[in-house]
Amino acid sequence: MKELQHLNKYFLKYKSRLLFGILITIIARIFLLFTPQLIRKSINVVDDYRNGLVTDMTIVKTELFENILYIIGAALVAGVFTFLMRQTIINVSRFIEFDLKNEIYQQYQKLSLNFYKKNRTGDLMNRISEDVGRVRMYAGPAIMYSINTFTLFVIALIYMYNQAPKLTLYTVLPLPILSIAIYKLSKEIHKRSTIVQEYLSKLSTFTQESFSGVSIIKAYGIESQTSANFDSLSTASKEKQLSLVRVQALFFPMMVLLIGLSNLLVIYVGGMQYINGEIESLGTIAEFIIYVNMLTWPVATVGWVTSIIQTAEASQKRINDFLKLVPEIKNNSEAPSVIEGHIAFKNVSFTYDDTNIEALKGVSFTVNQGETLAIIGKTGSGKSTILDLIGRLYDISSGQLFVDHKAIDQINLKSLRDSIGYVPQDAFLFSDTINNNIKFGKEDATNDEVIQAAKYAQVHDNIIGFNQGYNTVLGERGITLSGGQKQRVSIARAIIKAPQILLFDDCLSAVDTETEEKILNNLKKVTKGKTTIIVSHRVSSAKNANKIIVLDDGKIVQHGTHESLIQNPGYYKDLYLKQSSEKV
Ligand SMILES: Nc1ncnc2c1ncn2[C@@H]1O[C@H](COP(=O)(O)OP(=O)(O)OP(=O)(O)O)[C@@H](O)[C@H]1O
Repeated sequence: MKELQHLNKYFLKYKSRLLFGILITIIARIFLLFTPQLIRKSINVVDDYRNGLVTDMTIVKTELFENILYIIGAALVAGVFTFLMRQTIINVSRFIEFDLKNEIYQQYQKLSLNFYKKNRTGDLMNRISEDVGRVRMYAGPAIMYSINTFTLFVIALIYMYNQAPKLTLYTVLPLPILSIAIYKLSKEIHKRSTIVQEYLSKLSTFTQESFSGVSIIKAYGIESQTSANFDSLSTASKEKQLSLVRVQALFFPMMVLLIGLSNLLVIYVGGMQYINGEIESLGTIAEFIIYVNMLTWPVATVGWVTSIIQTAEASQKRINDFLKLVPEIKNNSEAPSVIEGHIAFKNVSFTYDDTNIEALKGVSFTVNQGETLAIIGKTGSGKSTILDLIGRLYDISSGQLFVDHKAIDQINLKSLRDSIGYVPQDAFLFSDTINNNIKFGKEDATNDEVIQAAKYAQVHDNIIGFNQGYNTVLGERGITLSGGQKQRVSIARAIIKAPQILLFDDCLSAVDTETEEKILNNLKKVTKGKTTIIVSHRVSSAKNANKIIVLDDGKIVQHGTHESLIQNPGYYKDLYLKQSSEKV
């Protein structure tokens, strides 16, 4: 129960609803327990008439009529209160589920990239959906059934004990067995349903991948192999389902068997006691039979609830493991600041802690506010890493990184990120309209601004060529853009934000050189006064920059301007000569 203590703050938040729910549960049970007593009284009055203790038929009829009315009344009141009980306690569990999901989501947002690399997406999704769902079972049904069982049991036992103490003992004797049996069964059901869930998610991952990779499957002609893999996976899944169903099928027969046993015991022991004169009336036996039936389900739930709590505890532990994580990238300054865009790397080194790859080794350079820096270098030389460090997606391992002459980790994180427009290497677009994808950079942008940004990114003509224009939906439900179109929409998204620092990570690689030229010319207009860093494999993207650095294996091996670099032998000149000859 230690892990579940995390929920206490939510129980406190909803304490009045919860207390109201508990009160209602108690009232509902009290009314429910009137019925057995009224039935006993009804049977007794009939018995008394038959034995000649009551001779007036009208007295019998009146009492029976009154009892029937009371039974209906009590059932109605109990029904209404049971409805309210669910409306309060189960609702509270839904509120807690909502709060917990939000809490986890907020935490996910705070955690750094490293966290996402260490944990699989499926696992993150599971904790926010499946695990929260299991915890909800504790916050709602488990609590409701526990109160229900406790109240019913205590009140019923008092009534029963007052009527017939010995019979009470025999009646409740089989109930713990029922409880233990249900507990064992619930655990087994849970174990098997977890396996079923695992197989279901394997199946859905498999189908999702084969749909996304359908072009590869068809191109390689491996449909039959894929079908065979699917077949074996779904057969295994079916077998797990069947094994779950087998155990589930035991649940109700077992309950019926144990209820039957208890009933037999009441009739036998009660009958003997009636014959011996230990019990005054037949009505008591009828009353006890109803109690047994009433108590069976609540007692069975003790076993069920125990297994729910154990499962919830395990799920909450998995959730707490993530909630307890401290984000690696911390905001060390509450005061927002205006970023001007001066960037200085001083002997910066950086090692990715998961792979231990030292991506940057003692890198130093400066970009003044409003300048453009181009970074050229072989693949894997550390170019993207530089951009990631400027956006503080990672913190440097050693050296110093200054923005506006201030250590980057001492700048308000939101201000820093607000001032950056980043176009990643793999353009990511949401399954939404093109308009909204561009607006993502500036939510309150007008349509004119969106169009202007798209024009600067040289993608406007493509967009208006689609039937729905800017309202064209992208992604799974919509159309697929070409690699170059995606890159340009992604550039428009950065441009519309008009940030002080623009980071372009090889984002023109999929456009032809003519379009590249046009975009670069447009960028000159939009990036006026802004600090711009362009990562590229092409000299054409770098040549107009104020400064160019050439990276090799995490180190700066050349730096200068286009003019100076083409004068000196080295990677840049070789690249320039190679790419110039390709153009010809
Ligand atoms: N997220 C990461 N986790 C671990 N190692 C990484 C990560 N990203 C990059 N690396 C490693 O760091 C080194 C530098 O990578 P980086 O992406 O900065 O190079 P790059 O110059 O941008 O390459 P490319 O031109 O192919 O995009 C590479 O060896 C790469 O394998």
